[in-house]
Amino acid sequence: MTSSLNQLFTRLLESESIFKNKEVLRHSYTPDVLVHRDTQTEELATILVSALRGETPSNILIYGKTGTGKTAVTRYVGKELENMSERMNVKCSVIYVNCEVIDTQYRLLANLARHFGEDIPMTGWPTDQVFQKFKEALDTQEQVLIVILDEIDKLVKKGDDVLYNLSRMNANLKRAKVSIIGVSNDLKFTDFLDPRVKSSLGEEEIIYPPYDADQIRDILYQRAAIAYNDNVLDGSVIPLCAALAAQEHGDARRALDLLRVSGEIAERKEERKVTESHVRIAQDKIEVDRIVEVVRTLPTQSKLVLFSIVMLNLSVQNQNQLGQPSTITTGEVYNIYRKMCKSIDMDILTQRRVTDLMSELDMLGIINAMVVSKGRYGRTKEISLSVPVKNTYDVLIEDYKLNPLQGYNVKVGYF
Ligand SMILES: Nc1ncnc2c1ncn2[C@@H]1O[C@H](COP(=O)(O)OP(=O)(O)OP(=O)(O)O)[C@@H](O)[C@H]1O
Repeated sequence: MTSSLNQLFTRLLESESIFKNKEVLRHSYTPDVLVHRDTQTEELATILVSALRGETPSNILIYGKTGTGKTAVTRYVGKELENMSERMNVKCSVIYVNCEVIDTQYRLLANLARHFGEDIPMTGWPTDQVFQKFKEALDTQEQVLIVILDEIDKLVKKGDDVLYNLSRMNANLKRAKVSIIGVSNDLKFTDFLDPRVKSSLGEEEIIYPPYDADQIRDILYQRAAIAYNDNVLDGSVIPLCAALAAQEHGDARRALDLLRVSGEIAERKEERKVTESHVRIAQDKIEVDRIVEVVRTLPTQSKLVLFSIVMLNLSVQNQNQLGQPSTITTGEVYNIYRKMCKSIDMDILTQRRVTDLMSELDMLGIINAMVVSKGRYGRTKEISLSVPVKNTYDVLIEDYKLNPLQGYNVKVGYF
């Protein structure tokens, strides 16, 4: 066994990789050249240049759909600003914080304070005290601090006190100056902010438009040249990845994922060239992975509603095969849902609430609910699954609360 495994490793290692440097296709990589983002780069640089004069740059909010280059541009400009400030001997630091990871006021302030050498415990201090420490440490010398809060909406969900304090901080600083760049793909997140925080944070606003297929193609060509060995990509691969990603609101991240996963699939099949068919397989795989992740993180009640739809779907498939065409309605979903709740001892929600949960599943793209008229019987919704039934079933049944429902018979309502 061991020797055959050794042979396999040796063979895999010896077969020439199609990748030159796969890491540059990962999300964490920031390219040195950002194509088709000159306007946004210059706009940001024009606002931040004040820092090099020792003045406070305006606070900025940057919006745009996912994968439109917000993070890449902001980090790139931040890095160049720091480099320039070093050359000019002006004290300026840029701190990047991903608020999906650092998602509480305490952790954010502790993170900032630590950057200036303060030793703050992971938890335990009053938040005010952490803020005070950060303020003191920052104000020991003349300097400009720019804090990039990426995915700032995640932080706001837990209250906006910290943003309020940060955005007013300059009034209490003697030597240092602070400015904030908030980055978000949620255009509406400021609706939940205190109006004072909202106006202070949004002194400047920059909107990132989605990329079109040609622009994504350029991004991919540039990245592929460093990621792949020469001549391993079939001519149609990049245009196809770009076209598919452009359909998804011009998401460059999705395009890069497609390019990487296509290569991984080709490599796994021990093929020397990446072709259109690998891209198609990659597209399905990424979609299934996305759905699996969304389904896995649903609340239990939503999972149960979805499970009812999955089971009805399987039953309908059988009926259709027997030549008895059938559809799924909200009423049927609720019936099965109730029976399932009883059999696993879960609270039964009202039909209204279950209908709301179905609307949420519809919004997530997991199901499709279409209103149909039933003549004098009024209107109902016909439900269909927008995701592969087998994968969805497998993820749902992994949940220990739903696991006892394995083998449930929809038709008769018991096992
Ligand atoms: N103009 C560009 N040139 C080269 N690479 C780019 C460009 N725009 C985006 N990318 C790449 O696409 C990926 C996604 O970009 P980025 O993370 O900046 O998007 P985003 O708008 O911040 O998305 P999200 O809102 O989901 O965080 C990154 O790998 C980034 O390097």
